[in-house]
Amino acid sequence: MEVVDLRRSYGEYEAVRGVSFSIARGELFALLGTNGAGKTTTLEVLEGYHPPTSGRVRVFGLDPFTAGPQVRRRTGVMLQEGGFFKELTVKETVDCWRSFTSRARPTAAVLAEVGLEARAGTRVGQLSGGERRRLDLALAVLNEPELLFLDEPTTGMDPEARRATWRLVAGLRAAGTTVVLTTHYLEEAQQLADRVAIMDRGVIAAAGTVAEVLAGRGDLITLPLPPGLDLAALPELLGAAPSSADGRAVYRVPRSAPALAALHAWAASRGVELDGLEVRSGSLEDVFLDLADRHAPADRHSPGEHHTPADRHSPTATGASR
Ligand SMILES: Nc1ncnc2c1ncn2[C@@H]1O[C@H](COP(=O)(O)OP(=O)(O)OP(=O)(O)O)[C@@H](O)[C@H]1O
Repeated sequence: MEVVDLRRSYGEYEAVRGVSFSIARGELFALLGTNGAGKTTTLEVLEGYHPPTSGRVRVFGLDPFTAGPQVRRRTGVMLQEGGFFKELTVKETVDCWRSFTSRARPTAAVLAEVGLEARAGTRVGQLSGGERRRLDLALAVLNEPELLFLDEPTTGMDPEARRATWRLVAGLRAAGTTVVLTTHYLEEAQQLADRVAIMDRGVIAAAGTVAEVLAGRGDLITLPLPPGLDLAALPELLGAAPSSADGRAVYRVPRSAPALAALHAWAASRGVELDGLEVRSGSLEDVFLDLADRHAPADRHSPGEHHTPADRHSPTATGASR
């Protein structure tokens, strides 16, 4: 898949403003971004639902808009919101889709794969949100696609179903399926993706492997201010002075081990207790928060807060791994 300087406008509003990337066969590529960044718009152009306003998009070497049927035959799509007939059962829904699909796999096998075999006789209208996402996934993988688009596939799933979906997606990828994923769960991208691109306001703000995107971000050490001490009394660690967030001192350091050794030596020499010390690696969450901060009033976020973009729009979201 190749995307060169893709632009897509809705009337006057340019939602995607010059995006370029390529995805190799068998790769799992995650498109991440803030709300309204242009991920779904980009995906819909790649899926052939809309032509680009300008720029070039090729999927299997074909233009997905003009060569829609040829591309779609080899593609599975899990949209953000699938349209189902609520009165049909789960099995009837899959059977119905099988009748439209060439090379469709058996219904029972697909339902087992997404963990819905026990719900085969349940009407779709009675499924939970997470179960409906699993049914969406079943339909997307029905034809053993070479290329699979997953738009926020695990939204609404409980942690166990989410992990089961990750195993399924990882298995498809291991079997050679190319996967394009959008997600608000940064842990999902960290777990699954070979490469990520982070979109912000219509452009790609950062891209590469997770390790490349995180390179140079260092580690975070936080601790409550020890009793009787203010921030100025704390030492620099590897040349980094602490900042303050919610009554905690926060250090961003290149490597945590020598910084911690220096901090413990300082504390021991002064008889200071370091209760509540926390250490974590840089994460995609930090990259997001930095992006959000670029557009936000200066005091809205401090490094000690740990809200993922998912937290901001979903009360059930889990944060990135620490
Ligand atoms: N059909 C449309 N008409 C007008 N504007 C639209 C349309 N679809 C999307 N937009 C706007 O384009 C921008 C990008 O939307 P898009 O859905 O691509 O973002 P997204 O990154 O998928 O967001 P989210 O994470 O919130 O789903 C948003 O500002 C949105 O309001």
